[in-house]
Amino acid sequence: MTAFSFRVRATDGTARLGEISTPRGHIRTPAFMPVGTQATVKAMYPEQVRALGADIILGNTYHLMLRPGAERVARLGGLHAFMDWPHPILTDSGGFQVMSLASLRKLDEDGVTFRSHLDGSEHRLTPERSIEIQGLLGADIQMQLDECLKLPAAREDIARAMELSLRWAERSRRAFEGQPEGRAIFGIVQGGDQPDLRIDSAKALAGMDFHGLAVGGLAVGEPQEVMLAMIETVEPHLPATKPRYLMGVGTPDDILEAASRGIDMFDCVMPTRAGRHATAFTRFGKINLRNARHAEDTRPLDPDSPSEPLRRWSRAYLHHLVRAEEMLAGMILTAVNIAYYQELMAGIRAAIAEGRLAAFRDEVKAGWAAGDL
Ligand SMILES: CO[C@@H]1O[C@H](CNc2nc3cc4c(=O)[nH]c(N)nc4cc3[nH]2)[C@@H](O)[C@H]1O
Repeated sequence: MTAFSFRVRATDGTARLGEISTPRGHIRTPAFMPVGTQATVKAMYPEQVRALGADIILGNTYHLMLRPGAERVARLGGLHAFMDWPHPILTDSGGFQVMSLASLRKLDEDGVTFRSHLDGSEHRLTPERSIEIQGLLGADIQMQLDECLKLPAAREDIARAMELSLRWAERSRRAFEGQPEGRAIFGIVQGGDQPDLRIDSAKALAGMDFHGLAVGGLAVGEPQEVMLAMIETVEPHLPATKPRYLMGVGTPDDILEAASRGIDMFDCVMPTRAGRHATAFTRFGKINLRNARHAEDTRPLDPDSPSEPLRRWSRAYLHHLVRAEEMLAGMILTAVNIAYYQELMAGIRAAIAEGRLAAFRDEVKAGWAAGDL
């Protein structure tokens, strides 16, 4: 059975070109992980997600424990069989979603009690239960349970949440013991926008036996420059031999900037959510297909794209589907956006391999700035 491993193939400044090996396949890094919260990357067939370049997708403990239930997914053969995605899956631990979706939350040293946003039923998550759920789902990469605060927040609250998350890191790591060979667990660096607390968290986690480390507590409302400053602060304290995962990030610009600063893995609802709201991400920047200017534009979104969804249909047709509120609008634009994000990741990986990431970044930003032709 293949163990979990990560190797850096090339570097360009602090940026890394790498590869994660898991029993279910390899992950080329820097990687973008489409979000498949409820056992589906919304509006896409799994084989389409794969064909457009994704090596790994996300699932979510919070959503799947509420519906259909972790034990039920296990009885049905686990998440991979359930959704027919045989490649790697990373699951988030649920803490972030409890804080952003659930109601009536009671957080204590042992865990968090909350009411389901679906039916108000009461549930409890502890580090041990979160890891048990992720194991029942069969996730290849599992996340510790943590407490993620929105920003801005008071320093003493940030410090308290960061220290609780470190104690939960230890408990999550212990609970992970005994899961099948080849699965991985990542710790999550917290500390808000406080450089010293970020460094304390990173150093403590680096000393625990995690397979990778995530930078959490970002993409929670802070300006991009604060996010980038926190990445620069923690990067020197993250083990160079382990993958770094920036949770919830982000826009194409966020990803370019964060990959340049040493991040290896990304996830964000942006491409899928925007696709359902008439927005296409392209080399020319964002295009709102609801805009009447597209009504008779026979050009495809990008005739030079390596991905079929950007070449195949006219803007006029996409505009019509959007205006007619046809399901196919969201399906095509979701595929367009996943394709564009994967094209961007492939470009970043190639640029790092050639030692020209700074030039690539300038070229891509110039394309967005030039805007739609
Ligand atoms: C920018 O898009 C909005 O913001 C969210 C993405 N931002 C984000 N930051 C995160 C931080 C954490 C964390 O610290 N810990 C754990 N366990 N999971 C996390 C998940 C995160 N997702 C999307 O939901 C979307 O609403």
